[in-house]
Amino acid sequence: QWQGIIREYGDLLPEHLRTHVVTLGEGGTPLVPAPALSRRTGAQVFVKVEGMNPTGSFKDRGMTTAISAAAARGAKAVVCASTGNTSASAAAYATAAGMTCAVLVPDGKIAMGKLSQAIAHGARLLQVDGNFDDCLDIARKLAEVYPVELVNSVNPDRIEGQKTASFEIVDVLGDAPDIHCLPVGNAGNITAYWKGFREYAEAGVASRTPQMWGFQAEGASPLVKGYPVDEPETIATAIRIGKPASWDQAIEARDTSGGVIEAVTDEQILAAHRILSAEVGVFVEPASAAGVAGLLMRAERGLVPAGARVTITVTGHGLKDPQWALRTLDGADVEPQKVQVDVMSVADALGLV
Ligand SMILES: Cc1ncc(COP(=O)(O)O)c(/C=C/C(=O)C(=O)O)c1O
Repeated sequence: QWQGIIREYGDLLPEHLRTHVVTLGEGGTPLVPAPALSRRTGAQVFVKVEGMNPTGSFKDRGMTTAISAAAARGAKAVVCASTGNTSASAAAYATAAGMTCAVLVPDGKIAMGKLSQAIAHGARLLQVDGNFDDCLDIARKLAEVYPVELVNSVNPDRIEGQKTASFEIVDVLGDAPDIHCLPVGNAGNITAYWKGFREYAEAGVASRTPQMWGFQAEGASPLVKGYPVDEPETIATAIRIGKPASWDQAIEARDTSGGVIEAVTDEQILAAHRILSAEVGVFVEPASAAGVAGLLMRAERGLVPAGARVTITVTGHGLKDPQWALRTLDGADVEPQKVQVDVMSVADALGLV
């Protein structure tokens, strides 16, 4: 049975993470070949399905380590700011550790699936009258003054856990890919992936490191513009962040990997979201599709080398924000067809007769 990432990759993680292991079996997620994306791009494309973690997003990798470290320090309470997935994960792992959890979320901008997870796990959830960046400022100040541990990705223990996704990709592929694509919001994940790929190359497990291709939503793309965005706006609420906490590390990952950080529009994100579910078979929440949208955009510009091995992290399960599958691109609601309760009506409706 898969033992969770601290036990599976313990010798590559700091000692203090291994004394009180709190795990829900995170990690070991599928790396799915995506022929539909390979055909569209001319590359060999694989999708790392992080929605298959215990709470449905990649955040569980960093939360097992952050909460285990907090447990080792005897913490009784944790706090985080979140656009949703961090709060769902913090609430679940705090519960597993017997800790209380406070989460600060931007008012009205959290997907229903994530909200219900945080509430289900008994988190003290506060909707702050501001955006994610305001929530993070408050969470940091709270943890400085009161006996609560901050478990946002400014906490290095989070990065240590999240880097294990790179190890898994190399372990399955047999080497690092040429290119790795992923969405970028607060920029902890691109920082973590780059750290993992670099450590595996330094350890000689991988023969190379990939170019890191990060993608932000156009309305929330401070790393692309080069300055903070005060009023970030995107339907991909998970990455609706204007002041990434890991700004410098993300730029470092982009430049030392020879990669890029670019912007994709909400339309490109929703189109990629649909291609993933309709052609690959993977259902993700919109922000997760930003990496696919970016790869398709760069392929259209002839920037994807033929035959390149490309891995793409899709970061959160589609059930977190299911509304996007229930409306057409022009916003009309999808209505399930109604039929009479007899086999002929069904056969007719299915076009079988
Ligand atoms: C589905 C999904 N995809 C991509 C990102 C961006 O990762 P980072 O660049 O490491 O921030 C997030 C981030 C969410 C939060 O920041 C939070 O939950 O507070 C996410 O939930």
